[in-house]
Amino acid sequence: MDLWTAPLAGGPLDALVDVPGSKSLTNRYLVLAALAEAPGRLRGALRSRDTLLMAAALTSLGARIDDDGGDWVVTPGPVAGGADVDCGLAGTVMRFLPAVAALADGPVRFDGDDAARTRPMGPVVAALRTLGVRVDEHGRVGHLPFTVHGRGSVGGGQVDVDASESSQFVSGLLLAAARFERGLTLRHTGRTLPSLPHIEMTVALLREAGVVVDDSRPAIWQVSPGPITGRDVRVEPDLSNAAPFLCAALVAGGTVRVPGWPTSTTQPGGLLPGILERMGGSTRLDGDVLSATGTGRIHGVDLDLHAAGEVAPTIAALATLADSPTRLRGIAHLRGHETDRLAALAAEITRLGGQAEQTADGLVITPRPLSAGTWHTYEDHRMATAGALIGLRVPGVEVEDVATTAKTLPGFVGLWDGMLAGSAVPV
Ligand SMILES: O=C(O)C1=C[C@@H](OP(=O)(O)O)[C@@H](O)[C@H](O)C1
Ligand SMILES: C=C(OP(=O)(O)O)C(=O)O
Repeated sequence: MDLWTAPLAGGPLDALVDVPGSKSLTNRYLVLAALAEAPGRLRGALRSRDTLLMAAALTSLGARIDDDGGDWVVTPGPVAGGADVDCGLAGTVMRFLPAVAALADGPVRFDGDDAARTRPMGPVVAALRTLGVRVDEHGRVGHLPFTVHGRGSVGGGQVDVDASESSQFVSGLLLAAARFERGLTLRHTGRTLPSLPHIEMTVALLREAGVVVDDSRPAIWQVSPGPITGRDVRVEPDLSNAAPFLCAALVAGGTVRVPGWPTSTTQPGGLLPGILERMGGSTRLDGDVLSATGTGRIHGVDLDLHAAGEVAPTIAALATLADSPTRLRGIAHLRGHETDRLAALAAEITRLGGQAEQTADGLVITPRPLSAGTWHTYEDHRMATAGALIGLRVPGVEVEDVATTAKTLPGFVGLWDGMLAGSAVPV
């Protein structure tokens, strides 16, 4: 397996980092555009493994997606059966497309990477069956691979879903629900609900596309049947992918700026400025440029990250370099992400000489002097960027398979090197 020696920061940073488009927004816009009544255009769409898999899957399901000077132009078509959907390791593909496939005029088979076959899918399968859709499972119950037998239409109605393992179970059903004959009323029945901002993102994008959504009751979403408008949209930068760069300013000192930062957003990365301030950084928004400034001194925090689990690996890496312990809570669902992220973080931090223990719903990280070693990444893009962050301060951190960052950020190494090269340039 390839090892990449994470570069050390030579001194305080002074860099502007242009972060590509959001995975979550790109893949939602793609699904909605493919189900719309007229063509749509995505500007600033992310091109990464997860979004290319989504585009390929929607194409095989009958949409046409053309590149027009860097924009994606999506021409919807009738949802076609007979497709084989490769989900890779993308939660958005495996959780968003089964409800789309239910609208197809024939069977659609879903599978993905070996690691994808361990990610929870049971609530998606159960919900489709409740809605009268036949799903044949081919492996372990509640997991990929399976076949959705579309019959050209879905009646819709009411469904209960336990989304405590992933908000994507809710988002996936809501995204297709306006195309169900009676729409959908979805009630979440589990005790916890992770990543609420991602569900709010789904609701916001549906409404922007003209769909009526009632979310006035807690943990119940009602989508009325109706057309989805084909639109011309611009994708915000991926704020979760901005996280390691902004955190770099706290590790190395200096300032990192990210342009295109939205004034309001449903991305969970919108919570980052507040988190970085609690950990010893300062942030400011000048126009659309978010700056994070650090001194190299980082403080431990007690943080509930259930709304923004996506940034937990990055925050955990930062916490290893702090001046006091950190407790991360509310993130039991990270055990079903690209890998069991709680186990992976605890193992890799410990391997470098640090101290990290798993709790029932998170991690406790006690800073210790860290030393050189291999940082395993478990095919997880955010494990790779977490290793890079620690390597800014700890010499000899060898990040395994840094190419796994291509899941959401193919240019990661170039951007990271550019950030460090820009560190001497006065702005
Ligand atoms: O809907 C989305 O785009 C996402 C929802 C979240 O999933 P979970 O609720 O499974 O954490 C998040 O972690 C993932 O990266 C993207
Ligand atoms: C959990 C993540 O991805 P996915 O969309 O595959 O669930 C992530 O990007 O942190």
